[in-house]
Amino acid sequence: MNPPELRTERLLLRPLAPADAQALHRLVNDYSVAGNLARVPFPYPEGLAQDWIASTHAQMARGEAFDLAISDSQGALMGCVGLTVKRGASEAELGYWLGRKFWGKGYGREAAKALATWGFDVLGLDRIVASALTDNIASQKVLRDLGFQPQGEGTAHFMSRNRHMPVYLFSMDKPRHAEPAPALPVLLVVAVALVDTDGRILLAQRPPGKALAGLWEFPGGKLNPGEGPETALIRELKEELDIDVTASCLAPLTFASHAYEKFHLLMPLYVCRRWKGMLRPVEGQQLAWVRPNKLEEYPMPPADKPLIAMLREML
Ligand SMILES: Nc1nc2c([nH]c(=O)n2[C@@H]2O[C@H](COP(=O)(O)OP(=O)(O)OP(=O)(O)O)[C@@H](O)[C@H]2O)c(=O)[nH]1
Repeated sequence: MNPPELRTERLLLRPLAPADAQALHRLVNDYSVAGNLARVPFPYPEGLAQDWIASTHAQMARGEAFDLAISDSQGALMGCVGLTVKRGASEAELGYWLGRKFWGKGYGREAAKALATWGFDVLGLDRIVASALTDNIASQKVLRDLGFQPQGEGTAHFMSRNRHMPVYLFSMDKPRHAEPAPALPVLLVVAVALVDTDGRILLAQRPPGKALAGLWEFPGGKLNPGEGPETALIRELKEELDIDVTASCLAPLTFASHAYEKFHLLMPLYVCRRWKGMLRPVEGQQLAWVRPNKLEEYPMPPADKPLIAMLREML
C-alpha cells in the first residue's frame, strides 16, 4: 500500500520524514501532550523520534498502521494522526495529537476526519474505534463531532503516566453510501489564467491568515450579489493587479468543481492574453509567472489540481 498524502482545507497529512524528528521531539516532549497519549513515554527520549519515524514507514508498507504527519500546507510539522489496523483489516484504531500551540483551532477534527474518511474509502474499513481519557474533554468532543458513538468506559495503560487510566471508548461504523451526503452551499468563484507573450501563466500566493494560506492560485474571486461572472473578474483584476481587461478578451477555458469542508466550489477558469496597464500586486501578494510545465512545482488549492493538466494541454 502506498503511503497516503491527504490535503484538507488547511492541512497536509503526509508520511513522516527523518527531517521531522527534531520538531516531533520538541512537540511531543510536553507533558500536556504526551500525558494524553497511551503509547508515548514521558520524558520522550531524544533518539526515539528517529526510530519511530522509520517504523511508521515499515508499518505502512505492511499495511499494519498508517501514521502520518499533520502539517501546515507548507509541510511544517504540527502533530500526528494515525490508524492502527486490527482484526483482519476490517477495523482500525484512530489516534491523533497536536503540539500544544496548535490546540483549539479545529485542526485535530480536520485531520482525524480526513484520515477516517480515507480509512473507510481506501482501506475499506468497516469500523474505526478510538478512546480518550475521561478528563480529555477536547478529544471526546472531536470524536463526537466526527460521528463517533460512545461505547462505555474502559482502562488503558498509559506509558507517559506509567499506570492504567480510565478512558471513554468510541466507535464509528462505515457510513452507508446510500445516504446522500448533505448538500453543501455552492460558492461561485471566477478565476483567470493570465498568459504573457512568453506563454507563462500568472499565479498569486494566498496571504497568511486566509484559508489555504501560502498556496498558489489563479487571480480572481467571489461574485458580488447581482454581479455577472465576467464583470466580477474584470473588477477583481483591477482590484488585485491594477490591470484593465475587457470581456471580449476573456475566453472560457475550463472549470473546477470541488467539495471543500464547508462549501462546494464551482470555479469557471477563463484565459486572457491581453490587458492594459502595468500589472502589480496591489494587495502585496506574491506573484509568479510560471511556465505550464512548471505549474506542478507550485502548491495549489485542491480544487486547482485537475486544472493543471488541462492547462498544459490546452495552452
Ligand atoms: N481566486 C481563486 N480562488 C480559488 C482558487 N482555487 C480555490 O480553491 N479558490 C477558492 O475560492 C475562494 C476565493 O474566494 P476569494 O479569493 O474571493 O476570497 P477569500 O477566501 O480570499 O476571502 P475573502 O472573502 O476574505 O476575500 C477561496 O475559498 C479560495 O480558496 C483559485 O485558483 N483562484
